Amino acid sequence: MSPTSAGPVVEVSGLYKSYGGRTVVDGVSFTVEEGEIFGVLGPNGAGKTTTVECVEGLRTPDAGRVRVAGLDPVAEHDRVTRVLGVQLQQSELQAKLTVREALELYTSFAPHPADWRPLAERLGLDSRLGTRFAKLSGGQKQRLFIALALIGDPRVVVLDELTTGLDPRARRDTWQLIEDVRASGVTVLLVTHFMEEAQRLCDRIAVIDKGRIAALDTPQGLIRRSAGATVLSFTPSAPLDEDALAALPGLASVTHKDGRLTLSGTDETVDAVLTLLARRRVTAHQLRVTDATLDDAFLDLTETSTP
Ligand SMILES: Nc1ncnc2c1ncn2[C@@H]1O[C@H](COP(=O)(O)OP(=O)(O)OP(=O)(O)O)[C@@H](O)[C@H]1O
Repeated sequence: MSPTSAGPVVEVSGLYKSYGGRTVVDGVSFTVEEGEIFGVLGPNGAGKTTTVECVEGLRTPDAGRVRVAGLDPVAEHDRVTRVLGVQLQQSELQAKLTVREALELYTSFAPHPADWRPLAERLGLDSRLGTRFAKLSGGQKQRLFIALALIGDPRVVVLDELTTGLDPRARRDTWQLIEDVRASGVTVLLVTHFMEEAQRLCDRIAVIDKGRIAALDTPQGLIRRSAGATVLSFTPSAPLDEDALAALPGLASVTHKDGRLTLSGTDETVDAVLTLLARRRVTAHQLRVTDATLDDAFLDLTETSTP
């Protein structure tokens, strides 16, 4: 198969990987379409990095099939590195290397490098070319990692926990850069455990929990299918009985914490709760009605499989 053939850019099918007899990737399958930002989301130790390292050809699967642009990342590693850009880990760059030296060095490794100058300008690194890696801020380091991942002019780039450790502003700036990368035609495979990041950036998300795909959908689809679309929370002036709550139409979940009730469901659920409160003459203190977020869906999806 040619590396430019149509179809998904990344295919993972029935992937298994164990370390010392412990299965950490347990039958994972997904495909990433050209031009997507595809998220791999999951709690610590879920198997996210192992999965994308199999995509990068850095780990050999025990079983299953992985293809990047139709190529086998292990058997055809050299050809895969021409279409796949990989984000370096912090430890892989020498502290004394300047931004310019890093860009030139990685250009020399790439068979078909992009011109690093416009790339550096686009990523806001042009004023930092003489700065040593160790002297860059967290956000600048991440921008350099994105630049280095893009230097080989890849079709798909893998970004793993790119915004971990960044302050909220630098994180938002990095999100904008990721959107720009996609707008320039590069497919993005994004590993994250930040819900807000996944919800804001990803077209589709695979939620991985304990080595398995717990759900795969658009962010809105994940929210709809698990937590319900609306979340209602309040502190009732008197307890409400469980049977009355369980009978609410469209109810997806109920939690009690420190006297506060949080219910998720549909608009119909909200109407029914308000009617129930009026009928029981119960006052709802600090009543809040919000749209469900990916956070709610994530907890729901990953909690259900907790032993
Ligand atoms: N080389 C290795 N040898 C043994 N165990 C490993 C190795 N690499 C990863 N693991 C274990 O495999 C499990 C999955 O790790 P992985 O890094 O894929 O998870 P993750 O979802 O990326 O987690 P995190 O969000 O914490 O990075 C973890 O329990 C981890 O300790």
